[in-house]
Amino acid sequence: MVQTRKTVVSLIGVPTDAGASARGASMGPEALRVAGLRERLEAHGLSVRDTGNLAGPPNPWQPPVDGYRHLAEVAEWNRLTHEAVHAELAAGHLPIMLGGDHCLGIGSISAVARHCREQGRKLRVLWLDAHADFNTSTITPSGNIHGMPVACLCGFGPDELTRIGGHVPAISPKVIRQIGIRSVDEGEKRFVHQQDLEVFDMRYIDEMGMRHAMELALATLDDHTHLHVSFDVDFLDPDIAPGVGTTVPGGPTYREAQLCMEMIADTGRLASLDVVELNPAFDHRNRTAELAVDLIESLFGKSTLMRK
Ligand SMILES: NC(=[NH2+])NCCC[C@H](N)C(=O)O
Ligand SMILES: [Mn+2]
Ligand SMILES: [Mn+2]
Repeated sequence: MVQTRKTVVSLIGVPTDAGASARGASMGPEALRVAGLRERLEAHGLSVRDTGNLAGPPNPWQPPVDGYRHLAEVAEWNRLTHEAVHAELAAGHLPIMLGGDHCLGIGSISAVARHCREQGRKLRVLWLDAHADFNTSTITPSGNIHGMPVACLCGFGPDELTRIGGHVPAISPKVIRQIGIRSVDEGEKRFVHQQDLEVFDMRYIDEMGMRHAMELALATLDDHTHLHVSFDVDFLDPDIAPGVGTTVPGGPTYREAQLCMEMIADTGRLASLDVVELNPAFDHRNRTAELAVDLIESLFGKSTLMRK
């Protein structure tokens, strides 16, 4: 993020739930708007454009076929996401994707990676999630494509999803740092190890602390690094964030999550963001959306620090 001129943030609604089996993440973009995302970012001096919602296909609500649920629909959502994100980055804006289920990370991060190749910039992706999202059609227990975006980005998946940015793989596993992980399927775990993903799981955070995990996850960024954050709201402990389709107990507390966001803000490198898996059908009085907005404010530099 270049701080010399006013940062223009572009909100892109991606109301898909085709990648999940629990429906309702398609209502996420509106819940984030109702929680005041635009106004809160403007209060921090950012210039915000809401580009509205992408118009993807409806959720056909079908069982998986050959290991994938709704492959055609997920591919179409991701083609639209890729083009929208790439256009915003090319215009010098900082895109925030309002999800929508986590399948949209394929379109958004492939666009970020393409932009980095074009601009000669380094890329670091922080994947904040309870899940590794590293399944493939042969190892997935569900066929849900929101459990596969990291694998697709690394080149493991169907052509419809791996080729979206025109470069396979879109990214190397080496640019990814996963944080908060606590639910990984059996075959998926073997694949994570085989591909050598760098994972700071909850056991690591329990033992070493969020501060240490984030210091390592943010190490070796430089002035040319584009930092992308893919924030799956189920990263958070379900006690504070019940409004998601796939809750896993034992996630970061409010303060741990704030520290994570504040340390990202301190780098000054945040250049694009996905906010995904918020599911208003499971929420109480929009509190998870409000918490997500609160944490996004911290990502953009809101600080409760007394220290100057
Ligand atoms: N983005 C998410 N919430 N992913 C959940 C994935 C759950 C499980 N690992 C699956 O593949 O079905
Ligand atoms: Mn998740
Ligand atoms: Mn996820």
